[in-house]
Amino acid sequence: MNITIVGAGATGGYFGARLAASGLNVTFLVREKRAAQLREKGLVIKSVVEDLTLATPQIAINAEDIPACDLVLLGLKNYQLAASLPQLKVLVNGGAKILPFLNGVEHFEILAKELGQENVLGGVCKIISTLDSEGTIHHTSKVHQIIFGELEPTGKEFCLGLEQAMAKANFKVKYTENILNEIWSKYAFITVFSGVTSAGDLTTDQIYAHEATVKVYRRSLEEMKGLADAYGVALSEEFVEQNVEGLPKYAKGSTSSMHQDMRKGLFLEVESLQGAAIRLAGRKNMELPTIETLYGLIKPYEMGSIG
Ligand SMILES: NC(=O)C1=CN([C@@H]2O[C@H](COP(=O)(O)OP(=O)(O)OC[C@H]3O[C@@H](n4cnc5c(N)ncnc54)[C@H](OP(=O)(O)O)[C@@H]3O)[C@@H](O)[C@H]2O)C=CC1
Ligand SMILES: CC(C)(CO)C(=O)C(=O)O
Repeated sequence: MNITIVGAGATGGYFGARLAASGLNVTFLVREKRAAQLREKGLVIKSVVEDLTLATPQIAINAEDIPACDLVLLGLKNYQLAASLPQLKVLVNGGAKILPFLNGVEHFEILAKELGQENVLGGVCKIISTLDSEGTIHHTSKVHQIIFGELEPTGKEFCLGLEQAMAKANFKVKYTENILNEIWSKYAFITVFSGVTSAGDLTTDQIYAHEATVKVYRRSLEEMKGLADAYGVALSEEFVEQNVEGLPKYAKGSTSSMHQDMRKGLFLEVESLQGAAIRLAGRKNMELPTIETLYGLIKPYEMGSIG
């Protein structure tokens, strides 16, 4: 199987390197700055599971230079998606299916509209990884899993083939017939987790220490569960309580990647998480007052420091 990774960052770079190490033909479609790093240092992963360096990863700057590609793994931030669409179109026109790992749900609609519903698969990844300024990917918890499945019945056969093709890679692979449930479950959780930590400038232990703050966390989860319901996705009955009970299980000082990005003055995915929830709720004539408050408190930081 020929795979193109679009966005060789913390997620795309990580899973792409592991797939290449398992023997698959992987090309990293990157921009100039990342290409220079990869040429100079290779693709370097420091991982709590197993370090890995691809000394000479296959790279391309233009999609036209990639001869044959069955699958594209999309590892961009949501705010980088629009600019990548022309390259994705070239790859899809060449026969590729797109498997996105972005957090959120709106990108599936954008990709389906731009590239054709039949060319887009459903996916989420579970990992905690970051890309440092030198281009090294740091994988800091033992979790490393991709979950995928078809959004259209016609995609099932391709997904089953994909599961087999990825079986030798050093990360967990799960195919599911109910990918929408995985996508929404992750989306509902991350919208709340990133929302409360970022809006409140709080770590998980700081949230858990105050009943009033746990109440905000619980209400946000309830609102997101209601939103999923409105879109025909029944999250588990335990979704809210399990996530609340999960708060004290994080190591002291734990927080979301959005909150970490906010502290560093980086761009935030607030539009595709909290903003999207408000838009989706609007389409169903629903209101999400707690999520709306979190959104309003994070929005000023969207483009980095508010200086
Ligand atoms: N990291 C994590 O632990 C997790 C992240 N996610 C989600 O995964 C998604 C990706 O996040 P993450 O991997 O952390 O992000 P990163 O910022 O680490 O990686 C994104 C990469 O995409 C590259 N890129 C951007 N635009 C293009 C383009 N047009 N063509 C080629 N490359 C491009 C960037 O390179 P450059 O700008 O230098 O060109 C960068 O290397 C997000 O939606 C995130 O929420 C989900 C679960 C866990
Ligand atoms: C919850 C976590 C750390 C891992 O999936 C994450 O995705 C995030 O904070 O953005």
